[in-house]
Amino acid sequence: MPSLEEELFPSTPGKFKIERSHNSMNRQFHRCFASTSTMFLWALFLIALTASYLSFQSFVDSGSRYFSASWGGIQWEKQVRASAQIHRNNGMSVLVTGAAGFVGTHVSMALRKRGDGVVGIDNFNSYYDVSLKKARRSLLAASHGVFVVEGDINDAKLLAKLFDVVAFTHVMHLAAQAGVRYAMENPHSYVHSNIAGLVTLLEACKSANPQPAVVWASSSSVYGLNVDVPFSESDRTDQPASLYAATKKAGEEITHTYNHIYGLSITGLRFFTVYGPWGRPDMAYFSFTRNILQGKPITIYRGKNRVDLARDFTYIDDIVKGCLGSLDTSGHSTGSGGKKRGPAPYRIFNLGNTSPVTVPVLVSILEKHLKVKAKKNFVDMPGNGDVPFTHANITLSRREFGYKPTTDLQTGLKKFVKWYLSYYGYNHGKGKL
Ligand SMILES: O=C(O)[C@H]1O[C@H](OP(=O)(O)OP(=O)(O)OC[C@H]2O[C@@H](n3ccc(=O)[nH]c3=O)[C@H](O)[C@@H]2O)[C@H](O)[C@@H](O)[C@H]1O
Repeated sequence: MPSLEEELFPSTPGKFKIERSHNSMNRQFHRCFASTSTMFLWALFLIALTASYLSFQSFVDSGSRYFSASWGGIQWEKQVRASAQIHRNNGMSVLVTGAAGFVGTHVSMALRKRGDGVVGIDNFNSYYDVSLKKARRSLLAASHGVFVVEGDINDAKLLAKLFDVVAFTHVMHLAAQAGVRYAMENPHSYVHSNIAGLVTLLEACKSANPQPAVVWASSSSVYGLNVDVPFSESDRTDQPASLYAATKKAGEEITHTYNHIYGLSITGLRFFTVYGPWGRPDMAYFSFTRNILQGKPITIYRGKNRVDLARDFTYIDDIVKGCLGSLDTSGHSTGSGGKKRGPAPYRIFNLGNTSPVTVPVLVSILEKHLKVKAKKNFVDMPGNGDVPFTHANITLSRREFGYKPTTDLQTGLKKFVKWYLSYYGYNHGKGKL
């Protein structure tokens, strides 16, 4: 007696014994019925196949809709073109990735102010308070007429469309997964943005005609565990202390290959702990401010033998000058149709402040500006990717485009605190972050 399972799902055709107990007429009928039912089954099979193909297509479509949800259409193209419009002689049209980010917003504003065309792209991810990113976008749109496309740099179709609509002369690539310590929590987000996203962007740049010159944000963290200070561009960068640093270092190698093979002009900027108004809430100066105002304790890491950690904190306006100087001196990409026609510039520069300050001193400056005492907890630096100190040698960037930082930490933090209080109000930012 066959089991129910065998009847329903015969394991071999031989087990399907429908004719066995019938006479020849029945057999004829059955043959006929069998062929009809076979056809019927085939038809069913084809319908099922078509249905699954259609549902697969709609799945694929909805996948690309995920990327393209908020772009496309005549109106959208008009906005992109208007935003890319150049308003000065010999100006540039710049695609700024990460335009709703801290540095991206400031660079976009500065470019726009001097008459360059700017189109932003940002995925508005939730690594930190999305409303802050949206406020930056509003600032760009309302006071500067800069349009920020909502989209991901991993979306090759979107990038191709943007290059189709505008012949960008430059790309300022600032979109990234930032943060040194968060890399232990969410390593793949670093690979997604800093590696995969970078490659997708470079593919679009290499295929664009004309090819843009690319300036992008590397990081001081590539110096990793180096001990000789100040850090110079020619120093070794093969001892990263965090995955964040490793992805930035990888970015430097990846961009080199695109320069070598396709003739893309590349400039990598190693930013040193950038701070200022409209900054990133995940960074120490920002979160310390919030906690101090809310009466919450702050944790101050200390290095080996209780040595204070130090950073070459660099004010945003100085970084913006460095970005614009890099764009202005980037030279041209030489490729077209995806082929290199000659050598193109490949450059790397430190953009730091050249005067490191310890974290406890940073806190004391904040206390002074906020007029509130911090509740400090000193703890040993956990092995979470931090490095004990950073210090930039800026000889190269000074020589190449006159980079000269002019804002010390006292002055820069005063401006930051003023902005913080005006943005979050005097309720100490409660509930806003
Ligand atoms: O130059 C860069 O390339 C990087 O700069 C920035 O990284 P960092 O220099 O690590 O800045 P940030 O987090 O503000 O910590 C500052 C100091 O405060 C200490 N720190 C931090 C947090 C805390 O709770 N306590 C503490 O003592 C901490 O140990 C450190 O000594 C960017 O975030 C990063 O995206 C990248 O751009």
